Amino acid sequence: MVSPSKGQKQTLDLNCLTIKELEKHAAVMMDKQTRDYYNEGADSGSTLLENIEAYAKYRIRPRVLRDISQIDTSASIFGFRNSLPLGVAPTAMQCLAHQDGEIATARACKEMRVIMGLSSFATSTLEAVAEASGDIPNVLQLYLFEERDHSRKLIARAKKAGYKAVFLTVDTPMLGRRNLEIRNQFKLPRHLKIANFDEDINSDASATVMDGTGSSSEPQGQKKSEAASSTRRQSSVGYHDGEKRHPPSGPITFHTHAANPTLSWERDIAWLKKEAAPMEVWVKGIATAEDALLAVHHSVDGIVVSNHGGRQLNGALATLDALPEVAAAVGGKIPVHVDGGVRHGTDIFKALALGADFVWIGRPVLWGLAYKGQQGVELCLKLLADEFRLCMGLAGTIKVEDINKDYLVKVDKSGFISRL
Ligand SMILES: Cc1cc2nc3c(=O)[nH]c(=O)nc-3n(C[C@H](O)[C@H](O)[C@H](O)COP(=O)(O)O)c2cc1C
Ligand SMILES: CC(C)CC(=O)C(=O)O
Repeated sequence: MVSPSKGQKQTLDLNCLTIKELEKHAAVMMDKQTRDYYNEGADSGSTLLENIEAYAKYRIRPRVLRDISQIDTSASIFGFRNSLPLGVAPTAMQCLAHQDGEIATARACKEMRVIMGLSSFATSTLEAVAEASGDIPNVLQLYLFEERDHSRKLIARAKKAGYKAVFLTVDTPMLGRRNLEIRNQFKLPRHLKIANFDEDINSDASATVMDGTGSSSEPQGQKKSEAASSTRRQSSVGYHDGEKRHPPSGPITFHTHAANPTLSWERDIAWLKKEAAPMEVWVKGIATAEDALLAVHHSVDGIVVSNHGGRQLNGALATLDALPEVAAAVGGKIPVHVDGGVRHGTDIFKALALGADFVWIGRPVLWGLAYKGQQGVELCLKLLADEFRLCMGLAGTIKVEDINKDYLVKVDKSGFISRL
């Protein structure tokens, strides 16, 4: 049995010893709309699956007789000693999973000494999350809106609340096509709010219903005229329907505002760096060496190799497969993080061995939240922390910085094994 890491109070839950089991427990706790929204990928979901399966292509070469009695799983981020090289990725609308939503996640992260990313489309305010996080440094994920004023206000609030960085999501110039979300006519229940935009511009955010053809059906209780104007707004920028788009106007909903097809390296990164200083500016959603070099060229502070958990471009490369070329291109000039498909402590080890400085997890935290709120998120983090610690020890490493490609081999489809 793995002994709990220092300072971590969580005890084992005998009904839930793996992230796979956590996923199963969570599935029965969520309503269908939420489960589908959280769990699905874009289109056929092949990239979502490949993100996970990519980890099985690598095996660990363990070293022995190395006195591993003093394992240190911690990793430095924004000057903070995180308990392991892993953070909680920004995921939208966490109050769908549990009434305490992002606040429960923040409290769990504080308990487990793990950094948290907050989505622009959170259902809790960024100030309340910062307060619940205590001394843990946080990151605000940004969808940079075409209406700059909304973004400007959000950035100013994040600065004031002590956020250390903004992560600009760059893989969402258009929203990916999530068929279950469309079929379910996903909408935020009326008692929940996209919390970080003013009341007046947020007023009908909860009433958004998309049908995938670019039109929205009339939400229950919503007046006909409101529904009609909502339809007009969404038809141009929701799930892409081939129609000519118009810049969004009116209430901020994720269907109208998350996607911003106008984003570009030249104009927007410089603007954001100026606006966000002294917070760091990272880009989340890099998948190629070419874009990694552009990120360095435009002086961003860090990169997250990500395909949005397979929710944007289906058919894109698994993030673990994209990681080596990005890490090689960056050559240590700025930190390179990765997310997508991390479901076990050995996955963290493999990602680090392939050049990542740090990994982030999305869905496993949502499953923890759905299972038992704050306690469930702590459990999720505890499982991964214990597995990672055990992996380090059994592989013969005691320091995160020592994990490198010498610890891995790659196994191809025919079973041929190659050193990296
Ligand atoms: C339900 C859900 C909502 C998400 N919301 C956001 C978001 O608001 N902003 C963002 O940049 N990424 C978002 N992501 C992507 C995550 O930040 C992360 O890239 C992804 O979940 C990692 O893959 P994993 O779920 O396999 O760990 C979301 C992912 C999920 C599953
Ligand atoms: C607000 C949404 C666009 C959140 C998101 O990024 C997602 O659902 O993947």
